[in-house]
Amino acid sequence: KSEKAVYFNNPMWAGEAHSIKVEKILYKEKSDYQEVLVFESLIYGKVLVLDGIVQLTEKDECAYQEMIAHLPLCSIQSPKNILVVGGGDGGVLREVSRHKSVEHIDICEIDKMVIDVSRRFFPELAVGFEDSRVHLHVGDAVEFLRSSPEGKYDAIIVDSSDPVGPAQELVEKPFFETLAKALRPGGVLCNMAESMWLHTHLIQDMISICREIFKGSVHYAWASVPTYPSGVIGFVLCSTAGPPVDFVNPTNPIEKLEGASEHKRELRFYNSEMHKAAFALPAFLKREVSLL
Ligand SMILES: NCCCN[C@H]1CC[C@H](N)CC1
Repeated sequence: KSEKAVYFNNPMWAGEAHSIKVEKILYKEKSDYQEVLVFESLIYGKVLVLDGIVQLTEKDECAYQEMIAHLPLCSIQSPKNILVVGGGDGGVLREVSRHKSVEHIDICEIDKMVIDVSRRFFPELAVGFEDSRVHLHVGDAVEFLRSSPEGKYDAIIVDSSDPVGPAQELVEKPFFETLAKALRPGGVLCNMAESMWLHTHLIQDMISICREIFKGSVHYAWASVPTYPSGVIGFVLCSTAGPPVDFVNPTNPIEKLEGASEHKRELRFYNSEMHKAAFALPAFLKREVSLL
């Protein structure tokens, strides 16, 4: 009888657990920051777990990685300089590199073990590191951004784990201030923003901070990711003061991305309809998160 894996038993999801049938444990070590686990599941392919929280599965990672990358990048004309905070599995890099206009991609991941484990067990994601435009910085993004030149980036993607561990400071106001400083006028930020069913307080806090700091527009979008708590994940998209950004009706449509380069696999989740639909919000969320 194979072991059943139970996750989410932590304060972010009190009273809730999600179990995935484990076929085989492939890796289990402690890094300087967290416990890193990889296992083969019955129906989701290989699964990456950090401190007991599912980060990605081979079956549904496309939804998260494609949306968190293309929602911002398809909203501005010819993005060139990109920063990815976190994202050590390489999946977001794989998606960012579909954009031919991109010339330089900085990535700042704090935990080297996540990168090494992804290269070994998730080649479909780690392929993102092979792009010659990628510059890897292993370290704390708070430090990295402190020494970042102002207005350097067209887009910043914060592909973080939950704010219960190494990613704690990535939801605090000072960090958002450094993100805004690192973006050019009319630059865009896309931040992982938890679940509309479980974390409306956290989302409200994030939206309030972003409304104060980002003088362009602030939006909330979401996607279906079955292996995340409550089966959905959200994104906060902001733009700095400057050329207006219309997140909902992308000016830089995805069609230019199809077949961007021969070794890229086809898009599995993102398209222009999903882009637009992602910003459609339920009534309770609009009320609770003053997104009217
Ligand atoms: N790069 C893989 C995804 C990392 N972000 C996830 C957001 C939601 C969390 N509960 C788990 C990690």
